[in-house]
Amino acid sequence: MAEPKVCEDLLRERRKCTFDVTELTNLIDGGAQGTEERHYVENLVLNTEGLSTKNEVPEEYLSHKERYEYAVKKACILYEVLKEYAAKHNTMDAFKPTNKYRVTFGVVKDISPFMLHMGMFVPTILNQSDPEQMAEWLPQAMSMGILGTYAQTELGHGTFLRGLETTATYDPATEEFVLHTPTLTAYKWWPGGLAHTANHCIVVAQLYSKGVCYGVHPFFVQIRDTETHMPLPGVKVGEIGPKMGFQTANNGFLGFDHYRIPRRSMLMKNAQILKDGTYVKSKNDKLTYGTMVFVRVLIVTDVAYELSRAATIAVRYSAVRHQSQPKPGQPEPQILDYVTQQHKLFIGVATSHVFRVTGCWLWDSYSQVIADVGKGNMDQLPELHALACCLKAVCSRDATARVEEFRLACGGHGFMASSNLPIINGIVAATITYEGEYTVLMLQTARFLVKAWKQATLGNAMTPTVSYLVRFVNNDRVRWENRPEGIVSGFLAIAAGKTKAACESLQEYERSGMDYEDAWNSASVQLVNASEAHCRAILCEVSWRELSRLAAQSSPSLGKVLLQMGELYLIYWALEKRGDLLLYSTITGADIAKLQARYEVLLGLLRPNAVGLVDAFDIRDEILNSTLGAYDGRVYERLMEEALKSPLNAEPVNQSFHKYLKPLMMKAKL
Ligand SMILES: CCCCCCCC/C=C\CCCCCCCCCCC/C=C/C(=O)SCCNC(=O)CCNC(=O)[C@H](O)C(C)(C)COP(=O)(O)OP(=O)(O)OC[C@H]1O[C@@H](n2cnc3c(N)ncnc32)[C@H](O)[C@@H]1OP(=O)(O)O
Ligand SMILES: Cc1cc2nc3c(=O)[nH]c(=O)nc-3n(C[C@H](O)[C@H](O)[C@H](O)COP(=O)(O)OP(=O)(O)OC[C@H]3O[C@@H](n4cnc5c(N)ncnc54)[C@H](O)[C@@H]3O)c2cc1C
Repeated sequence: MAEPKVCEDLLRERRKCTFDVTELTNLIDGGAQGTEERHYVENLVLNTEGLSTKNEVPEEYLSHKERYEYAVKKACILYEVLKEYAAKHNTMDAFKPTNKYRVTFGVVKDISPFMLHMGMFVPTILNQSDPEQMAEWLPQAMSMGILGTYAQTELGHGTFLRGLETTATYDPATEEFVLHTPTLTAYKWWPGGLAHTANHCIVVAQLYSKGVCYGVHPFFVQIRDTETHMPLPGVKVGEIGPKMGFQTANNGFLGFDHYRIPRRSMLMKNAQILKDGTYVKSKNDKLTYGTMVFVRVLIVTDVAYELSRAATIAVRYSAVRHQSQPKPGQPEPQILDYVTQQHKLFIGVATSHVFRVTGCWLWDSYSQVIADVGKGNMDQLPELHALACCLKAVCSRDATARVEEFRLACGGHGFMASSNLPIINGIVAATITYEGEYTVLMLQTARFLVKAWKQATLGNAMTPTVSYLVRFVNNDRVRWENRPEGIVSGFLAIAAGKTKAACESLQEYERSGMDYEDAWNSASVQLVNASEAHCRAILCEVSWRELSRLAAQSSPSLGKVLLQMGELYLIYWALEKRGDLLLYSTITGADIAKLQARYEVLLGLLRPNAVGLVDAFDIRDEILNSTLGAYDGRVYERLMEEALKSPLNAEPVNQSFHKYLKPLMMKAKL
């Protein structure tokens, strides 16, 4: 059968595009070879028997239990296909932030029950086990001979890791640890795949030896029999129930009743317990938190990708949807022609690029610091932690706001499950909370900023990402320049100004008689604001530098568009933060009017390339899963086709009519 035709609106949009869409796709994939590899993986996966979702009942109509079973079945077939491919590649390459493995969304719309296995179980083994442990566990984990997850959060404590209650008490007589859940609040709660998928997990517990508590440490723990999958004696495990999203992630709870595991189950790359119970300290006890840093780094590119999916849906839909009649007698225009609609859409497209390039930069910094840590040099760990915390926090929160804006841009149809915006919304919204909650992570960065400000005022040497503070110690109003570099300087001045203000408040509270912790709490709104400003300055500085670099390497037509997106991001935020700029720079009302005018010019310049820009994200229909965003733009046909799949439409009259509605109506007639 011939492929349905692409709708006229999208054909016209594609003819307007001023740059080579494939060139941008290649740039996003890190080169033409990256695109080729991604296409290869996508074809491999989506052409595999049992993986295509084409003729299946949409997941949303399945019961909670069926949906989980469906996701497990698909995840298993998918793993077999990916294993063959990944076998040819270096393990860590599989974890690089590329779009190659996002093909999973073409198989299960929501989160895979294996996400935690690949996302945290394997990385923790890789980063925290000693060579002997790694040799034993890694091959089993990589081949799915064992199925794992990362069990850290408890019912009563998620953020405060030092407060975790699960205990691992060493018994030198048997050379075992005794894992125990002393209270209801000590139950592990949340880990993905824990409920009915995993048979092993990394358990983070308070280590006790010789009556001394040495704080939280990771343990490799078997929780189910590998043959029968029954929970092992002493293990209580189950599912936590339906959530706002993540329906197929299989989040679980877990408790132990004096459950014994061998001494060598403690991951011993950093700290160790010797046979007699002697504790050997890690070079840095924060290395235990390493997997979280790894995931926080990945989240930045992850939300960039989710934004690109939502953008593709909303922009294509906006090109197809016609509404209202601003000029009497004229046809209804595409909603994409309304400047307010462009304002909703284009910042989201630009933000996806900003987060992707910043996320790649962060990944490179992470790789460098972790290589140094491997050589025993921990100097850059605090800076990496501060950077990963604020970027994870701000990018996840901004991305969620942008996805919601994309949903609103699609009007009523954006509320349909078949648009896929609700599932994307759930996936992105969760990133604000998991792997460290927004405010909590912002306050971690604030700790670093407060110390950095002190160093700056003392005239001491500064680490790279905070070295800008020195420029503002004695002069907090920067001279305004109406160009991208000037906007970046303005954001650095805001960050320095807010850091200074937060530090001064902190000191003021202390001077008033408060102890440091209470003063910190009193100043914490300002401290979070300082972190946000610092992070925004980094996003502006790094993305403008990276997009300019990429533009210089691209064809002139693409280079121009990359710079337009970089500039749009800068101006959008300059306008959002105009009050701060008035405080911390010499910007005037006239400058702000010029920024507003330039912003409107940029919207106009990007308008002809809107569809080309989202086409360049190159997200196949099977991965997009959207009635509104498909490549051919057959929005209304798809909405109707999907509606007809509703089980309620399988019969003209539902039994509830006879059971309830008719008796109700009959009563009214009496
Ligand atoms: C063969 C087949 C192959 C197939 C191929 C498939 C390929 C697959 C492809 C890709 C797979 C990759 C996919 C990746 C996606 C992964 C998704 C994963 C989903 C995850 C789902 C969610 C998981 C979770 O949520 S896990 C739980 C996370 N929990 C948290 O984040 C808790 C948050 N709390 C904390 O982190 C901390 O407690 C804290 C930061 C709040 C600190 O609290 P505090 O009490 O202050 O801490 P303390 O211990 O006293 O420390 C104080 C000082 O320590 C410094 N510090 C803190 N943390 C760190 C750190 N991490 N690093 C360095 N330093 C740290 C802190 O700054 C203080 O320093 P100071 O000098 O004293 O100021
Ligand atoms: C979808 C999803 C998947 C998850 N997957 C996993 C997993 O696989 N493994 C796992 O171990 N965990 C997992 N988690 C748990 C997750 O890591 C925690 O929920 C997260 O770290 C937040 O901790 P919390 O729930 O204890 O929030 P809380 O810390 O209780 O936060 C509640 C509120 O208190 C505020 N607050 C807390 N402490 C402070 C403070 N010091 N200063 C100021 N404000 C504060 C927060 O800002 C927030 O507003 C998952 C969570 C979700 C939602």
